[in-house]
Amino acid sequence: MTVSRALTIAGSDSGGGAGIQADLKTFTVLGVYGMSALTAITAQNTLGVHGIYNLPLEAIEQQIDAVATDIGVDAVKTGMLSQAPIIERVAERIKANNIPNLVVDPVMVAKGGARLLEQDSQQALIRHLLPLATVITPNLPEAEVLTGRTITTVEEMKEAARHIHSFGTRYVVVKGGHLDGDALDILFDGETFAEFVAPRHETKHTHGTGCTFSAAITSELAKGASVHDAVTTAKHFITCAIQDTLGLGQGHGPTNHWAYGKRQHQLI
Ligand SMILES: Nc1ncnc2c1ncn2[C@@H]1O[C@H](COP(=O)(O)OP(=O)(O)OP(=O)(O)O)[C@@H](O)[C@H]1O
Ligand SMILES: Cc1ncc(CO)c(N)n1
Repeated sequence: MTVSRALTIAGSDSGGGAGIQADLKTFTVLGVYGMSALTAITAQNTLGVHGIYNLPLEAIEQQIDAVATDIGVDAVKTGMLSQAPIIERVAERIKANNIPNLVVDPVMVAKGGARLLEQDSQQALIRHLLPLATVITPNLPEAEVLTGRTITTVEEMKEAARHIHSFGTRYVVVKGGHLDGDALDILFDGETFAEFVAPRHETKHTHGTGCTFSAAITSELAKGASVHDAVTTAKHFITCAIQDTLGLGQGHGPTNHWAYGKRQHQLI
């Protein structure tokens, strides 16, 4: 049996809804073998981030090298990379190990407002990681930071996608989860736009939606899907995960990573 292998380079969310935990759950449900390189440990729950402990650069590097040189990686995603030196080291190890299919989720701020990327590190992301990326998946506030422009309409999402594409990534997905109305995401390949729409579900349980969405794209790329098909599946996956809420915690609860698998079984 050959299995597809995906690696997440991201922070740990003790609450299990975002970060490494969300990524590994998503990989598993989508039938991909999941591996992890931790960049930071966060003490976190549905109410907020209570502590952030970055790991030493050597520890991050060793984890990436260990899995890449033995097990192999078909696709990789990055999540929380909180400081410029971490971004630089991660980019260097992805390049040195020739890891294909890089999905960059440019995590900057947690749902409760805590900063997960230090303010002066955005340039490092643009300079070192984006030229290696197959896809970047900013939400609206992240796209605003990357472009320096306010985004309030679908037309402005498209302009932002064009701008971010010029940093060297092959595809850009601008997520419209933070706009009103339907949950509309834009995919730009440098020439044409595609739109992915789902009905907005009224819920406060959206912790880790971005991590889960980008992990689903990574899973599908690991299996050999095109970027367009990977985003189609990821949109379906996150829509199911948001709709079929678990209702956990007192704040922004996690999404339901089983929901997509459950729905597939019901269709069989
Ligand atoms: N209430 C909702 N109903 C349906 N889809 C949603 C809703 N909120 C977000 N989405 C979808 O979820 C995906 C993730 O988008 P979102 O903008 O929430 O990411 P994010 O802000 O990076 O998440 P996080 O920072 O919590 O990880 C997108 O496909 C978006 O359209
Ligand atoms: C560890 C971690 N990564 C990413 C996010 C963004 O949702 C979060 N809240 N925590």
